[in-house]
Amino acid sequence: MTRPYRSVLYIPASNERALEKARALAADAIIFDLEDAVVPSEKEEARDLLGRALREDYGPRTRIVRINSLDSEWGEDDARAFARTFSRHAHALLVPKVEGPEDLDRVAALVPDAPLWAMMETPKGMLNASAIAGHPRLQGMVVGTNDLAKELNSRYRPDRLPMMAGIGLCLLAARAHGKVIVDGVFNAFKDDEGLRAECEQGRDMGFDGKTLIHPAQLAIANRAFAPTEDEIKLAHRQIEAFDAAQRQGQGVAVVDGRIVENLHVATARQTLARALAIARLEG
Ligand SMILES: CC(C)(COP(=O)(O)OP(=O)(O)OC[C@H]1O[C@@H](n2cnc3c(N)ncnc32)[C@H](O)[C@@H]1OP(=O)(O)O)[C@@H](O)C(=O)NCCC(=O)NCCSC(=O)C[C@H](O)C(=O)O
Ligand SMILES: [Mg+2]
Repeated sequence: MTRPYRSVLYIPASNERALEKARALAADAIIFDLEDAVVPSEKEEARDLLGRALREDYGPRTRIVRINSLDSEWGEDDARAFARTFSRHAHALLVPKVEGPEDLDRVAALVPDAPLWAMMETPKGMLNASAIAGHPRLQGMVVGTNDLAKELNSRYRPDRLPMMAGIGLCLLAARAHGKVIVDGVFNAFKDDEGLRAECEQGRDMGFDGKTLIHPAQLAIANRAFAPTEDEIKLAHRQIEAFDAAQRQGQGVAVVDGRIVENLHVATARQTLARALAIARLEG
């Protein structure tokens, strides 16, 4: 992963004020949404507005456009607009409700070059997670917990127990194929404690970051998904201890009473690479 994805903010492409405001927000990535955040009567206007907004400067933030489903009346025009103009300013196209690699093939045929991302938010899509993650054009996955809850008929629980099987399949698939994966949104955007707990849970599970719906959620996600000072210091100490052990012909070191092998060193190097990528993004 070369770019950080700690905070990935949805912006309804129909909301001119939010499009303007996002240019200065501390989001690692932005999802410009043409799908569920835009009402049917504003779909075409939102597409035009987005075309104008994308010509503005969004700095180093990764720009991703979520189109409508190709099965909807707007999806094909969204994909064609992406291929024609949005792709000059956006980094990737996000396909909603992906249920199998053939859904990505259909979009790939209309958009020849850009990296694709997949919304993982239906039971069928989650059961096909490995085939989706293995698609050659796929760069990243976004878990859609609102649609998943609807499809499962599950009730909200802070521990997200009803969703764990599906989320786990997506995480395994993304990691098996070396793809980025970010967690679903936390709807109660005024509940900082609840968001913090869900970010910590997502970080513990291995997500690269979290999708967000409101600017007030950015700082909490940026902090939760960045390596801590202690993690950075430990990574340096593990690498140094392992190098010293190797110089003495040993394959294992001990730091703070725990063994350090080459696999731990690989994780330590990843931690340092992530910290460096964040420092670069924040200038
Ligand atoms: C949730 C909101 C409707 C709340 O909006 P609002 O009432 O305007 O909030 P505030 O007055 O507190 O806003 C303060 C300022 O921040 C700007 N703002 C608000 N939201 C955003 C945003 N997302 N990006 C950028 N800027 C934003 C306001 O314009 C205010 O600015 P200022 O005038 O300077 O004070 C709203 O936050 C919102 O619409 N959020 C996004 C909702 C969305 O995108 N939903 C779809 C994706 S979620 C999903 O479905 C994922 C998946 O598919 C799944 O199934 O789970
Ligand atoms: Mg959804």
